[in-house]
Amino acid sequence: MRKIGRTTYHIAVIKGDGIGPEIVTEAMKILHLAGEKFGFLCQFHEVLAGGCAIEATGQALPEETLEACLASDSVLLGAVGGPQWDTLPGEKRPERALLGLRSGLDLFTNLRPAYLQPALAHACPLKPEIVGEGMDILIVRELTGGIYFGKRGRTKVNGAPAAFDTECYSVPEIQRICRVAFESARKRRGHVTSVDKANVLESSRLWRTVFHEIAREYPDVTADDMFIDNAAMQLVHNPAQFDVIVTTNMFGDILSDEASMLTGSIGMLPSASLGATRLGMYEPVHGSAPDIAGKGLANPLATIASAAMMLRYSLDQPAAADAVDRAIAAALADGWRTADIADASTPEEKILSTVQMGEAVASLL
Ligand SMILES: NC(=O)c1ccc[n+]([C@@H]2O[C@H](COP(=O)([O-])OP(=O)(O)OC[C@H]3O[C@@H](n4cnc5c(N)ncnc54)[C@H](O)[C@@H]3O)[C@@H](O)[C@H]2O)c1
Ligand SMILES: CC(C)[C@H](C(=O)O)[C@@H](O)C(=O)O
Ligand SMILES: [Mg+2]
Repeated sequence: MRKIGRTTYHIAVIKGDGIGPEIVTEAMKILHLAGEKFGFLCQFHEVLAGGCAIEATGQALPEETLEACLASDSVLLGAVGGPQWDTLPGEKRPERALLGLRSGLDLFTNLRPAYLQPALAHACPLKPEIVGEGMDILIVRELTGGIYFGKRGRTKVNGAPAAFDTECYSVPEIQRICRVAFESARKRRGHVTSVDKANVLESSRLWRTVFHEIAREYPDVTADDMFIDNAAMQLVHNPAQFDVIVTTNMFGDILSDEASMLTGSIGMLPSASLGATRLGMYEPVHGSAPDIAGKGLANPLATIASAAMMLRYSLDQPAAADAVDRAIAAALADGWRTADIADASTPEEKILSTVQMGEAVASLL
């Protein structure tokens, strides 16, 4: 699939629903521009998943979408879901397409870096003395196991309708995600906190045991554990105590939305979903934001930062990734804001639409 001369990357693009098309379009422009500057070509292949796929094909995750993703160097995704599809049964909901993509591509690792840009200190809801020197946490979320993928169903309990979901983790599943966390910590500040609910859940008891076994392979990294309820509190009480957090699928989902607000907005948090190969899927942590869709209000920075993660982890273009990250920081340092990260002191002319923020980053790349 590679061209002689200029390297060509094949990128499957799933714009999805709600604000998905708006934010992904900006990230595609940045990838294209990064290619021009750094001498590679991104060839985009648009495919459908989510609510728009249901409308077009009757299926949230058409087979050709999964095949196109598997045949690509990487996948860029906006977001899926929306109130139009809320009445569908669980297994038909657009969000299940995401789970199908994650498991179908075997992307068991989800990196969610929560980094407070210095220019956004005003947008962090914590007191300056709590944030101190800044906030830089990497959440390593297990992505293809746990309660999201356990047995679930409807049943009856004492004759009354009931429903259940099951959390199950195998030792190898825990081992591999813990290793990712320790390897990541080695490149950062050398500290991993495992977050679980081992005082109640059997799956968490196993998780904690395996985490500490893996920790012995990394004597140079500090390893500790914390219960999820305490971790949720500690994250807003003293975020500086965390470096890498490794946790289960559902706890990671919840903690990352919480962490996003410490970076100013959910519109700032990127993610990389990775497996054992170079193929990865890159998407913002937020959803399809139906309340602001089509209004040009969405912050595209989480998606653009996800594209930078793609350049780093799937396309092996670290210089281009650094350049995109620097352009994001520069746009913010210059005072450019989308509405979600503006405050009362932001001059009106500095409040940008989705497209304008994309252009601001592009102009600084
Ligand atoms: N990865 C995904 O595809 C993904 C992730 C989360 C939620 N969802 C789906 O998205 C739909 C809406 O979910 P929700 O409302 O709970 O969460 P959401 O993240 O879409 O929105 C929560 C709030 O954050 C705001 N917001 C989100 N992204 C923003 C951005 N880039 N810029 C500015 N503001 C932003 C929204 O306007 C809203 O007020 C649901 O169908 C949900 O299942 C999809
Ligand atoms: C939409 C939903 C399935 C998804 C998840 O829970 O993983 C989302 O919340 C996320 O954080 O990517
Ligand atoms: Mg989520």
